[in-house]
Amino acid sequence: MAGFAGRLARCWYSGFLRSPLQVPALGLHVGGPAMQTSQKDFNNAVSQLKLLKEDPGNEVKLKLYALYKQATEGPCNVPKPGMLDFINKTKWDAWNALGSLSKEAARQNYVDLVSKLSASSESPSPEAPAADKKQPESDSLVVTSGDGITTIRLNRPTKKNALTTQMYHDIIAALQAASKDESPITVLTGSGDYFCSGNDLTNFTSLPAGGPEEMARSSAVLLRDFVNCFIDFPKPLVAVVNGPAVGISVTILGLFDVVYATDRATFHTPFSHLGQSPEGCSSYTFPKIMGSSKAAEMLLFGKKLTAQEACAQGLVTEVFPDSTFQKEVWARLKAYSKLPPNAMRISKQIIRDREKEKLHAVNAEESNVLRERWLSDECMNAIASFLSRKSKL
Ligand SMILES: CCCCCCCCCCC/C=C/C(=O)SCCNC(=O)CCNC(=O)[C@H](O)C(C)(C)COP(=O)(O)OP(=O)(O)OC[C@H]1O[C@@H](n2cnc3c(N)ncnc32)[C@H](O)[C@@H]1OP(=O)(O)O
Repeated sequence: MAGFAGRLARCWYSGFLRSPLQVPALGLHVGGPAMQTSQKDFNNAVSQLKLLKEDPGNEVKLKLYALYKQATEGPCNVPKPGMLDFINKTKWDAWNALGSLSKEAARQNYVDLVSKLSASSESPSPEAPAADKKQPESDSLVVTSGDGITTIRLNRPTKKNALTTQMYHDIIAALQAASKDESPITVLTGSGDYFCSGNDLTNFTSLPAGGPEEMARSSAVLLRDFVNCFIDFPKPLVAVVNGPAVGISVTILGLFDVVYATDRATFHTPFSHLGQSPEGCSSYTFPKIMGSSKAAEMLLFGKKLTAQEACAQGLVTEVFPDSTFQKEVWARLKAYSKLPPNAMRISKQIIRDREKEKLHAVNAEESNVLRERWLSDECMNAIASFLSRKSKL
């Protein structure tokens, strides 16, 4: 495994870096009663930490890491990791920030912090859902039917509707069910201010037993299955793009029959920035829809299109003012859903069927290429950068 890939893999294994980190201001003891902590108290705290019921989050884990190092080894005494070694650099920064804090004071701070964490993990907080009330992952996708329309709604607004692994599976199941249900029309839309921010980049932080290669292999299979469902969907499929769209939520639009967008929407495929390559059949559909040079600007250089630009390029069917978007779009779709369903299905078949074989071949090829890309240093560095520095594209 290449150098950086190895480091990222170790970070996956440790589960250390699963969300953006910031080194917090540490409220530290520097003397007085702090000196009373014994080595035994410290060892007990180390064991107690392993019994915590809840993950304390990366900021706290980083604080604990720094205090542990200071308590056991004293002030930071190792060379600063290289700029691209994001994870070890963040850890080094946290340790180094403790300066000349004594080993005893670091021990005391460590013990205090662990005891605070243990206390709070035992007393239920009113905001935290009890274990048996834990929201299932599937709440990130809401499927409803009514007025002749089945609506598949991405429902993770706090994460800009980024697609978790579970959501890919749930969307596949929802499309399979919708292809057989009573509704003549199926819609994909998002909750909140985003349509979708694309693949959830933390999907790549849970490494399976087979390591990065196995992760890349299973991701490629999931991607191919996911896109196949859009290629094969037999009824009118409409995207109601309620806000900005990124990555795979843009590329699959080429497989929809109609795309309505609010004028707030943008369309962004930052694949090169992420060391990745196009998917969703966009390497084939985008040049067909908008011509090869406009497609290249989006897919190679990550040019972000406004809704109006995407409409001018043919990726979007129509743009609506944000203030009337929902009202106008749903009224129109309700009217369309009253059209004879078999006629709409058959018309879709005639329009799409002769392309299907080609689209399946493109999908398989794109998924294979991405499988390799996900193992590249370019891709791993980009993902680590997003996770560690909350980089914005
Ligand atoms: C082993 C099985 C694995 C299965 C995987 C299947 C593989 C299929 C993969 C197919 C290939 C797909 C490719 C893509 O889609 S590439 C595009 C990926 N997306 C991005 O690069 C977008 C990253 N996000 C951003 O740049 C910004 O968040 C964004 C511009 C979208 C919004 O910025 P803003 O400042 O308005 O908001 P925040 O950044 O504060 O975001 C709010 C919180 O949401 C989190 N977030 C947003 N997008 C993502 C994302 N894509 N992945 C993970 N997390 C995301 C963000 O971190 C914030 O979280 P916190 O509040 O906790 O900080």
